[in-house]
Amino acid sequence: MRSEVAQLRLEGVSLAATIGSQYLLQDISFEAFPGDRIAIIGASGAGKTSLLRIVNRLSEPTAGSIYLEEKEYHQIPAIQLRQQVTLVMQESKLLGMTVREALQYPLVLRKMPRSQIQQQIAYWMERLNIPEDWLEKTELQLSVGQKQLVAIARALATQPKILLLDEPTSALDAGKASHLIEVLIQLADSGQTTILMVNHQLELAKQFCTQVLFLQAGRLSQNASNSSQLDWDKLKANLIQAETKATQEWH
Ligand SMILES: Nc1ncnc2c1ncn2[C@@H]1O[C@H](COP(=O)(O)OP(=O)(O)OP(=O)(O)O)[C@@H](O)[C@H]1O
Repeated sequence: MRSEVAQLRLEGVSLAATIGSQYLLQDISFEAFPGDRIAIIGASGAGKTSLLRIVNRLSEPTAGSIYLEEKEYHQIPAIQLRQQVTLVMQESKLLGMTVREALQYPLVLRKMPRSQIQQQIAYWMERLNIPEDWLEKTELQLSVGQKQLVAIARALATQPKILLLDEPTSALDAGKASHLIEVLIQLADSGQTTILMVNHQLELAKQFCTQVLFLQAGRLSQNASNSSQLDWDKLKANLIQAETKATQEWH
């Protein structure tokens, strides 16, 4: 049965640009419950990454409020918040660490016992088919897609309440992308993690999500809280139209 308490709730959230008078996000409201899988879609520049950043508190809304399990974000110290709300950027860095060190680092910060750290890392490496011989590699020895997988494993091992993924499949081949989506679905279905994922590949978004947020020029043009009732052909047509419009505006 669905929990009564939203794990994440945004109420009228806006974000003004730091330079200029443009709004990156305007009047965004939605809620997510434990285990929800939310696809954020929209043309380039629509505000998808800005939305993830604001949920991770890397940017502060200029209006509106965000709640984690009904607690207003400002009542939660930023470090504590980011231990529960984890963002994996599109281009993740291992910050000069080996893969082993990078996977261990956030778990050591969380004071997880050593044996549990090893267990968590081994579990997620196996789930994501990460070979053991990557452990001593640095990011210079990994491809963009391999780094992306390590960054996702690092985030999953921390068992976040909210996992924010910015185009996690952009550098993966079709087989690996599909496998990752399956792993994410199983994780969310276990009921402990709510996942918000930006994805330009509509087929993967469709495979993944229970809910769709469609952003257009910083506004939520569609909030389909039940993606199974969504007309995906219409959504695809709307997305192509939005992409064409955004491209014309850039020229
Ligand atoms: N700090 C900032 N100040 C001013 N404008 C910004 C700032 N950050 C982003 N932008 C602009 O805000 C808009 C939204 O950017 P955002 O990165 O959120 O889009 P996006 O939907 O994730 O795009 P993409 O699919 O290309 O990654 C863009 O027009 C971008 O140029």
